[in-house]
Formats: sequence, C-alpha cells, structure tokens
Amino acid sequence: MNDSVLQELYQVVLGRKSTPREGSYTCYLFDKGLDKILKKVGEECSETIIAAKNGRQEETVGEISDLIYHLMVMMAQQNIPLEAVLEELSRRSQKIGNLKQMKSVDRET
Ligand SMILES: N=c1c2ncn([C@@H]3O[C@H](COP(=O)(O)OP(=O)(O)OP(=O)(O)O)[C@@H](O)[C@H]3O)c2ncn1[C@@H]1O[C@H](COP(=O)(O)O)[C@@H](O)[C@H]1O
Repeated sequence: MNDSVLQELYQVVLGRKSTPREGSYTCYLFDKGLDKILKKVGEECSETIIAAKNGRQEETVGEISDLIYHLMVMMAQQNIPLEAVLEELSRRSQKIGNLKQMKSVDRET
C-alpha cells in the first residue's frame, strides 16, 4: 500500500463524475448532490468517532476508509484536486513544533 492507492481511488471517483455508470454508488451520490454527500461525510465522521471511542480498532479502520472515500466524493463535487490536499499536507510537514501556534488558535475559539 502506498500513496498511489489514494490517487487511484480519486481517479475512479473523478471518472464516475465524468462518466456515469449503472449500479455505481459514487454516481448515486453525485446524482443526489452536495447535501447528500455532506450528510454521508457527517455520518461516517460520527461512526469513526464512536468506533475509536469504543476501542474497536478493526471497525475504526473500516470507518476511516468510509470517511476518506466520502471526503473524496465531496472533493470531486467541489472540484478540489487531490494534489491540493497533498500539497497542503506537504507544506505543513515543513514545520514542526506547532503546539504553541495551535494553543493560540484554541484560545480564539
Ligand atoms: N471506497 C468505496 C466505498 N466505501 C464505502 N462505499 C459505499 O458506501 C455506502 C455506505 O453504506 P451506508 O450503509 O452508510 O449507506 P447506504 O445505506 O448503503 O446508502 P445511503 O445511506 O448512502 O443511501 C455502501 O453502499 C458502501 O458500498 C463505497 N463505495 C465505493 N468505494 C470505492 O469507489 C469505487 C467505485 O464504486 P462504484 O461507484 O460503486 O462503482 C469502488 O471500487 C471503491 O474503490
């Protein structure tokens, strides 16, 4: 497993957006639209939290995978390239020792 699994999955999702395919769950989500996609992202996020809280590692891995997939559908719907996220993560990785910065952000909320 490497980064290319994420890239391949995103290519499949983009392909479903440009070329509808019968029986495709991804096409079903695109047909339903943004509100449905966001609802699924929210559901999968909550299910991930619950699985982790319950200490169920295998279940948590499954929920994280569902969440990543649904986030990718959301990104495709919003025309956000995967590279934008990978580049942002890469940019952030240039900086370590972020604790103080995060604390000041927390105080503002
Ligand atoms: N990674 C996924 C993936 N993860 C989860 N799911 C689907 O997400 C749905 C979530 O299940 P739920 O019980 O929460 O939802 P549901 O009751 O089935 O339906 P709704 O609540 O959305 O109405 C299931 O139908 C899963 O099959 C996925 N569907 C597709 N993919 C990827 O997308 C590719 C293309 O799939 P199709 O678009 O179906 O061809 C696949 O090869 C996979 O790589």
